[in-house]
Amino acid sequence: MSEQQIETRSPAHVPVIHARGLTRRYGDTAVVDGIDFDIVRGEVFGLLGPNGAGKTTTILMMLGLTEISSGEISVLGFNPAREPLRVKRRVGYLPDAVGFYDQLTATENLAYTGKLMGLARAERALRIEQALQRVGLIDVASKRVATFSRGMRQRLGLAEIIMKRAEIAILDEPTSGLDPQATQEFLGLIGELKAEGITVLLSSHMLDQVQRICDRVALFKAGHIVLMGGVAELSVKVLGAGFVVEVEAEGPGIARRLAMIPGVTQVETLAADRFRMTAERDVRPDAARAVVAVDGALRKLSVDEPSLEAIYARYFQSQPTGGVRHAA
Ligand SMILES: Nc1ncnc2c1ncn2[C@@H]1O[C@H](COP(=O)(O)OP(=O)(O)OP(=O)(O)O)[C@@H](O)[C@H]1O
Repeated sequence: MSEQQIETRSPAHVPVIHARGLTRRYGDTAVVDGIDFDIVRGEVFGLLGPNGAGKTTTILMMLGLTEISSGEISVLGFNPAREPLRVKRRVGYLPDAVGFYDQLTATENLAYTGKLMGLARAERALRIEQALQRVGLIDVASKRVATFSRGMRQRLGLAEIIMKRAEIAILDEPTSGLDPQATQEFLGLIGELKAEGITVLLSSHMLDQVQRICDRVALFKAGHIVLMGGVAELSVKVLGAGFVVEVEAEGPGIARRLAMIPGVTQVETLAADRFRMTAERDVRPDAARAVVAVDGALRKLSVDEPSLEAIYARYFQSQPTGGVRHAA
């Protein structure tokens, strides 16, 4: 493959990370045991699971930072074990404990990385300023990192990823130890990366946050991926219901109309003018249109969104041993 081909960005549907039978053993113990997954460009993908389930080991294999015992993984078309530098150039990594030089300022730390990347002085200065601006650290650019809070260090880590113009950002527990405001700001920044088409992979124990920002999640348990998919799909699989939409409306044949909406799996008639729909997505706009289509009067429309907390809790209550259940 020529360098020009390598530089070509893959289209949205092509996996940017592809793993098959990925395994890491320490001695006789497989801490990651034959996992398969594909992550596509622009996706925010969450790795969930109890402590020791294999999330960090999986991340380290993607980065070529730990050996693969068997199976395969490719990142942007490269094998991280054989070509770690090519992967490193295109992938930004924010580990659990970010390693910056405390005695250097924010700008000096980024300049150090920029030099390692081979960026010319002017380009380096421009990218550093833009990145610090983006993460809200421009006013403390000349302060030593020793004075930074954890939230500021995490934002500096993200600035480094932005400065690199990374195509993939891998974030290990990025919001752990952050206060609620710092967490909100950080999640907002992740949303901005997604909006720019950057693929984000993050591990976290904060299920509500993961639910808000991730397109899909993989639930790890003892080295296996036991569930994988979008929250609504997993909710249908594990809880037997996804979004529950309640409609209060009068009009002829509303229940039949509601049942015809794509993604609706069940419509219960609770009263002559009250209906409860179970659906794979939030179908409120379609429900409103269905009522209007029969010249009906819509009085109330509410939704109960599926919760990752409930899925997680139910899964670990009901599945002491796990085979893989793909919702995707
Ligand atoms: N260098 C090592 N030698 C032996 N065992 C290891 C090594 N590194 C990790 N492990 C084991 O691999 C298993 C998976 O660890 P890993 O850090 O991937 O889990 P995790 O899902 O990221 O957990 P956490 O949520 O606590 O970060 C654990 O049982 C851990 O003790």
